Amino acid sequence: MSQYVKIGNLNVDQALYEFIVSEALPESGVADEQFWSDFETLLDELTPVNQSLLGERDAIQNQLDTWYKENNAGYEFEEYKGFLEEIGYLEPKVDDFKVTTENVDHEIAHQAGPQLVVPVDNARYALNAANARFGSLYDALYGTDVISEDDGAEQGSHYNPVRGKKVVTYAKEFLDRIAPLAETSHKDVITYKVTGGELSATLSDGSERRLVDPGKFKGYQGVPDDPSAILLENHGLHVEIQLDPDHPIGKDDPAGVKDVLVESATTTIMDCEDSVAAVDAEDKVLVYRNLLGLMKGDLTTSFNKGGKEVTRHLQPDRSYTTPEGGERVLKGRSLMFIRNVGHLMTTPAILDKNGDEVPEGIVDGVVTSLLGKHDLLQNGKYQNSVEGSIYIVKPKMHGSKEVAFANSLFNKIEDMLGLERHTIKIGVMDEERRTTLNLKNCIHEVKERIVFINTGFLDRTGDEIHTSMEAGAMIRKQEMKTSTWLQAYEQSNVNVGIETGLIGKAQIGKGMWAMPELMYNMMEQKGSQLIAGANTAWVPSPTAASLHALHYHEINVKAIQEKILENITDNINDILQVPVASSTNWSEQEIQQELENNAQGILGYVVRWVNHGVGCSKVPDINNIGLMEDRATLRISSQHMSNWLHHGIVTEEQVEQTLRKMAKVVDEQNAHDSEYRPMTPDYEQSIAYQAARDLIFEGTKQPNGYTEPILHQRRRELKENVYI
Ligand SMILES: CC(=O)SCCNC(=O)CCNC(=O)[C@H](O)C(C)(C)COP(=O)(O)OP(=O)(O)OC[C@H]1O[C@@H](n2cnc3c(N)ncnc32)[C@H](O)[C@@H]1OP(=O)(O)O
Ligand SMILES: O=CC(=O)O
Ligand SMILES: [Mg+2]
Repeated sequence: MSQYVKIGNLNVDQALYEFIVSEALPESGVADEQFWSDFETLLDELTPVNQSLLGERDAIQNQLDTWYKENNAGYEFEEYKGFLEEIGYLEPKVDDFKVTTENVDHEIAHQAGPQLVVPVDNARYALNAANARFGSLYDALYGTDVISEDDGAEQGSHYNPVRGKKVVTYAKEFLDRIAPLAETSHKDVITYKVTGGELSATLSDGSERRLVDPGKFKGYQGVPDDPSAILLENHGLHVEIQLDPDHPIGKDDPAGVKDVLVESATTTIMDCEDSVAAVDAEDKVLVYRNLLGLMKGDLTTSFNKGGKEVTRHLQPDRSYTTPEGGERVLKGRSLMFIRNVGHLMTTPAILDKNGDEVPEGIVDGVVTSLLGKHDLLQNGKYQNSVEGSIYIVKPKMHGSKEVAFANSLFNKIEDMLGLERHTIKIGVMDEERRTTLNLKNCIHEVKERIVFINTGFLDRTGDEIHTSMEAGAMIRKQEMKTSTWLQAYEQSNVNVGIETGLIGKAQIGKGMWAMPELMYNMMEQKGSQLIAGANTAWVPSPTAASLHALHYHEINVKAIQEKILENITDNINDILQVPVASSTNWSEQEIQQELENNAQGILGYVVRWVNHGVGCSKVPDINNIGLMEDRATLRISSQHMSNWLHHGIVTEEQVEQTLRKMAKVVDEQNAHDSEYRPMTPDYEQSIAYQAARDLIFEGTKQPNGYTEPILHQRRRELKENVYI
């Protein structure tokens, strides 16, 4: 049971109270008493506004449901659009404007590169993510399917030189494309050295070659005649050729190359939202404590890996001698954003004067900004933002009023913490239909602090299904990716971002590669997000970041964005194409396959969420491909099943039978885990199974189709051990 400390009219959970008072407030320049009294005032002022915005969401959804029911015999598109305008779903567009955000770090404003996301409650992963600024290209290639296992190149359990050779060839051919040498290949070099401030490569016949563009050579480590590292730069991203002829890999390389390091996750999102399971003060404190450690640079964690005890901490900066003989220092860590939760949920970590839980998004805003202040004050070992900004990503906002609300929250937090106006920057997730349609207005509300927009297409797909639940049975999940609305939404996001002046000030980001094991496919497909105009896109792991980084070398994002600026179009009518299936005559087999795939994903994710408090998992789909599942992917699967149930494509009995069948499969998949609590055969007693069931059977009633109310309720139930 939680113990609360009464401060003013607030009741603050003891765990959170102690964390704030003993760890977060000291050295922050904010006095305890002032903090709590300002916090109470802020909650008094903003809680009712937050509640009324949620009320508007429900009212709008009710109006949509009614309209679809009344018009399901058929309607004219213009009628539909008129209705959306009438209810304020489509907002009157603001006049043209440009964003004016200042003090934005280079990584966001100018450096196109991968964006890594990580659940911040996991210190081991979070540190790994912060350190993923540079990654080994050799490791990323060797350990993934980018390099095929054909012709004796299997991964196996020991180093395979055949595979190693393929890796080296791939990496050197990459170097030939991004930093070519005149009339030769990096494969033919036997010595790299620095001569007269230039990179000089010697071939086996003794001849010497220079870079086609000598300006790409930016520095070295070691001595000019025998460097241990060569630093190159292309499209604003760095690559380091590491040289060591005594190293197990370097000794077999003609030039002694032991690895090629690539600048990988230029930015990382430390996630407090969809990839974490934080349902009470105890969980929130874990999240906040890790963040504080990242901001102060003193977070460490020890674990056993491959039989060895490893202690992980933040990486230092990297230092090089410049071609002119000076020093060049590169940041060794990714620039960190913090993703807060959205406006929906409340938390029992603080109770207000009426004894009610307070909005979790407000608590996240206040506490994570307080933690970020330690970075601004340079209280720690490293600096996250050299420009003096705190970067918060705000998810799941619906329309411009909700963005305006986030803006006033940030204003008040700045006042409360003694921060200059617009110190707290905002990344706006474009992942709800009302935000997509009114994105220009949304950006306008935060035009002085915006640093990114990002197409969170996973949440966005869930919202698409839920919003038009009453319109009819939706197309199959896989077909959503190529549907008209989704393509138009992706394009519109870029257009609006460019039109409102984000180039040079903010990121235009695209969504997650949710298949962490399919790296070959990622290399084939993820470049398209840059060709579409994004200057960053999400990856699920440091390995994926190192591989996706190659796309930024091969594609000139800046040139693409400038070209798009010349031809901005409005495609709102396409965004409004509801993905209702034109025909529902799917075969029995197709229907069952769709159900089983969704059910397996739901159960595989939910069982770990509810039973173990794990917010992001790799769950095999029915083809045994491990998929990244988080609350947003769960939203899609559960809403899709609810939609088909609602429209009679499947029966309740069929859903129940499928869930039971797939629960057995999921139990078997987890059988190796001694901590795992099976869902079968006692379905009624399994809280996790019941959570999965609720998500589908109660899906049409969930606010905007969100999964967190049921997940939180069921996880808390498990924690309280109401059932065995
Ligand atoms: C719709 C949205 O909101 S998307 C945003 C939310 N999603 C995310 O944040 C995805 C984050 N990714 C993850 O959590 C994980 O990659 C998962 C759950 C998908 C897969 O995790 P696992 O099955 O443990 O991965 P796997 O076993 O292949 O790799 C583990 C190793 O990779 C590292 N790793 C994996 N993902 C990450 C990550 N995102 N950041 C840092 N390190 C990571 C781990 O630290 C570990 O390395 P270590 O042993 O040296 O510590
Ligand atoms: O947050 C990302 C998404 O796709 O949803
Ligand atoms: Mg999302």
